Amino acid sequence: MTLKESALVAPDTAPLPQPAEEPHRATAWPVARTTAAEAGAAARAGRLGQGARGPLDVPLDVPLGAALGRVLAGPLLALTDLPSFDTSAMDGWAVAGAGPWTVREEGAVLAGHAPDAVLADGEAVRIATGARVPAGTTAVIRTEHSRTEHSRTEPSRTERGDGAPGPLLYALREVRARQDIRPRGQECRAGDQLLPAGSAVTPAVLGLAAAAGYDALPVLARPRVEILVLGDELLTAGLPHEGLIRDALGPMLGPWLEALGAEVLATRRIGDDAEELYAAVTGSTADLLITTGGTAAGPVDHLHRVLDAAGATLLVDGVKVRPGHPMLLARLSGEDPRHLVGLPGNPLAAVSGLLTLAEPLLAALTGGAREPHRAPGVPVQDEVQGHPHDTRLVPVVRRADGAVPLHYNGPAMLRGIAAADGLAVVPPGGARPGQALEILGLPWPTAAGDVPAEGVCFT
Ligand SMILES: Nc1nc2c(c(=O)[nH]1)N[C@H]1C(S)=C(S)[C@@H](COP(=O)(O)OP(=O)(O)OC[C@H]3O[C@@H](n4cnc5c(N)ncnc54)[C@H](O)[C@@H]3O)O[C@H]1N2
Ligand code: MOO
Repeated sequence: MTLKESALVAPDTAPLPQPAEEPHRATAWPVARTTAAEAGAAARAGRLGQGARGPLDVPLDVPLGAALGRVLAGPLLALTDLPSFDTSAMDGWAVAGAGPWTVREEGAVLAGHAPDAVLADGEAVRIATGARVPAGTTAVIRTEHSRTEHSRTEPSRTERGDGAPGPLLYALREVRARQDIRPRGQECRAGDQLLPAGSAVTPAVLGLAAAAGYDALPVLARPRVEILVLGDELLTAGLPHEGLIRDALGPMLGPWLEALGAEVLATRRIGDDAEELYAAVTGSTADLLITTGGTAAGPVDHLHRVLDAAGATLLVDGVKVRPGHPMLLARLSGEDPRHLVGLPGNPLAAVSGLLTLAEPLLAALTGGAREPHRAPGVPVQDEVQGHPHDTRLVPVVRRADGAVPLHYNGPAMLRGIAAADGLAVVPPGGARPGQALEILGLPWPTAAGDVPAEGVCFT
């Protein structure tokens, strides 16, 4: 069915129906976040409650090289003892019993080799860090704590096969039993839990998993997201000209959503064409559709009418937050629980919508595996002007003595957020210097640098 054929649009009516006339019922900012989280939790429960395990609950085995940033579907259990054999912790000598020791003439025991030699009491053999210690070894002596000497005083102990006296090894320090030997299983035994389910796969986790014997890791499926970038005025390359501007959201949203744990199926550009938007919304199978632009009341802002025609239910229709107040959240019709977050077209307003609605929804869809990044109670260094009735989200940089609000925080500007490491949640009425504010973190590390200019910019 096309948009025009849908029951909500009269056939042969050229202009699309206008939005309802009733006053805008914007949701308070904290309530909007809770609603988004509840929608994600309900979608997850609905999926999992259908008897068959839903796709988000089925662990996937992903090769180590592709697992970075994913979330472990189950506990990481060691597949082997670590170390898996008694290992020399130092370059030096494996010795048996009390010294001085007769040096065995066969070559050094190297890492990666399995020594056949069994050390008899009073014998020593050269050994490398990481090598498996020969059976009979009672200690390892570091090279720098040892001395070898050709002695004729003890021919019976040092005589080699050719009758020539062999070297004797002396320790320069007291030798403790088992010193510098990493015993098998020191770090873990096979079957030990190394990390709990739900842990994020970091570079260190990849290293641990490899050491513990894994080639692939069982990870959670990611919520599948499709991004629809609306607007005839958008260029994908080159400089702005003749009223056309660069699409700033297409390049930004995919990586941002991936950093929040989503699998981005596609970023599609759609003109200001309600039919095309309707087909994209009703034809998508993504768990979450993100649209940009078209949320307000302009002549080509079709999103509300398209959602209405598609039988969607608006859960949030406008939020008392600046920037970004026209953002919306809808539950799409159909058997599978799917949602749409409508981000406003102004770029910082879109970021506001992403953190207000998409982040909590995605966090809940993954069963809390990725909680939104938040820091409560960070003092703000300067006064921050507030909106009289709405919450403000203001880009800040964190410094040892508090959060510094950044200039270039207007709804159409990305200059502030690109230099920021969080967004301060400024209550209606504003904040005094030193007042503790919640900071919404960004899902990447930030570089320290000069604090860009501060200031206020509402429009
Ligand atoms: N009469 C009213 N007009 C507007 C209202 C309102 O309440 N009443 N709200 C304003 C606010 S606040 C916002 S935010 C925007 C929201 O607009 P839309 O979501 O409908 O978005 P567009 O009109 O399509 O675009 C707005 C603005 O953003 C630019 N844009 C859009 N997409 C991109 C992109 N991918 N990359 C860069 N820039 C983009 C677009 O060119 C416009 O300049 O509405 C206000 N108006
Ligand atoms: O919400 Mo809009 O972002 O203020 O311009």
